[in-house]
Amino acid sequence: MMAVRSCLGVKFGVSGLLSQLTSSTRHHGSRPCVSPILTPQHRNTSSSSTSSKVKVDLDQNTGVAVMHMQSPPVNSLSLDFITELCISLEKLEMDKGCRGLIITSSQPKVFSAGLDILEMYGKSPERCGEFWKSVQELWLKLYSSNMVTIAAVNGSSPAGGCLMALTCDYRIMADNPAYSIGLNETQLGIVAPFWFKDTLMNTIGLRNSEMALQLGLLYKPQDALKVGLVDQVVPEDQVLPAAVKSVNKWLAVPEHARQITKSMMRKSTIDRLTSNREADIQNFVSFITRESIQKSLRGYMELLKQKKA
Ligand SMILES: CCCCC/C=C\CCCC/C=C/C(=O)SCCNC(=O)CCNC(=O)[C@H](O)C(C)(C)COP(=O)(O)OP(=O)(O)OC[C@H]1O[C@@H](n2cnc3c(N)ncnc32)[C@H](O)[C@@H]1OP(=O)(O)O
Repeated sequence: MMAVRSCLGVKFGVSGLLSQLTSSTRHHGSRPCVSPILTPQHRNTSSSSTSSKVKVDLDQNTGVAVMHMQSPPVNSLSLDFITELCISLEKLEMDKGCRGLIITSSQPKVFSAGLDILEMYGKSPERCGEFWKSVQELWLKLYSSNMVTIAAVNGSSPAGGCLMALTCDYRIMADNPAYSIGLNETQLGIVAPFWFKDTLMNTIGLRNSEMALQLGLLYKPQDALKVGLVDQVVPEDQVLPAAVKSVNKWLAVPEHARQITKSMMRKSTIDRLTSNREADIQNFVSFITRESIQKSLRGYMELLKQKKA
């Protein structure tokens, strides 16, 4: 958030902007430009950091980090997992050597199963509030990131998993009809809040969002591509290479110009949540703790178990 605020806070006229943009050929935003000429000490420099649920590989030559979500079995977004994701994102955002981020999954067949249903079922209002605050935090960090962000969607990505992908600048999905992506909340008897809806609408437009949200649609990769929910569909083993190719394309754009444009496009959506965070938490807590909603969630969890049996 700090980064976006400072970015939006930059006040300059056209000539100032031009000089900023010109200087971005030397300095990309507040981050130093990575020299294309590799000196011996720059060759093959990479670092890796692993917390229990998030592994980050940063290639210091290219300034691109790959964040692997590894919270078995299905990367469902629990409070602990979200906290680890937020800490990793914060570190990368502060790291001047990191300019691009690819988010992917280490779990087979699933990018992320969305919010952890167990965090919303049978929990105290206080705990639900804490959980929802962390969901807001993750969304804010991702949606306002100064980095180029690419979702390498290598498996199914319902609800909160789809939202995570939607926060990125570009989405590449594996061409496997067994996978699906979408905001399917209504199918669980719950409602995607306004900032989920806004993020979707910003991507696929009003009419498609109306249908997607009311029907709780989960799209197969080729259908997701048609509707604009993902930007590219590639063979499964090409998801990561395609993401690397894309991130380099985005990083070739002068960084100041790209970052300011991104902020400009997303600012009103971000402001809507930042100015309503507490009310949004209260809304969530009072909605999710209703007996009827708890009943829907219980039924849905039973369905998931039955599917396995
Ligand atoms: C009007 C004001 C409104 C205010 C706001 C109010 C409301 C709140 C809105 C909340 C927004 C919610 C967003 C969400 O993200 S809700 C979560 C939605 N997620 C799903 O629907 C996904 C459910 N899962 C699946 O469809 C599948 O698991 C799969 C991801 C496609 C993977 O399939 P598969 O590989 O076959 O794995 P299994 O189904 O066998 O699952 C393995 C175990 O994982 C458990 N699981 C799955 N998903 C979740 C989850 N999201 N949370 C917790 N646990 C999950 C599953 O039960 C299996 O457990 P088991 O091994 O113990 O049986």
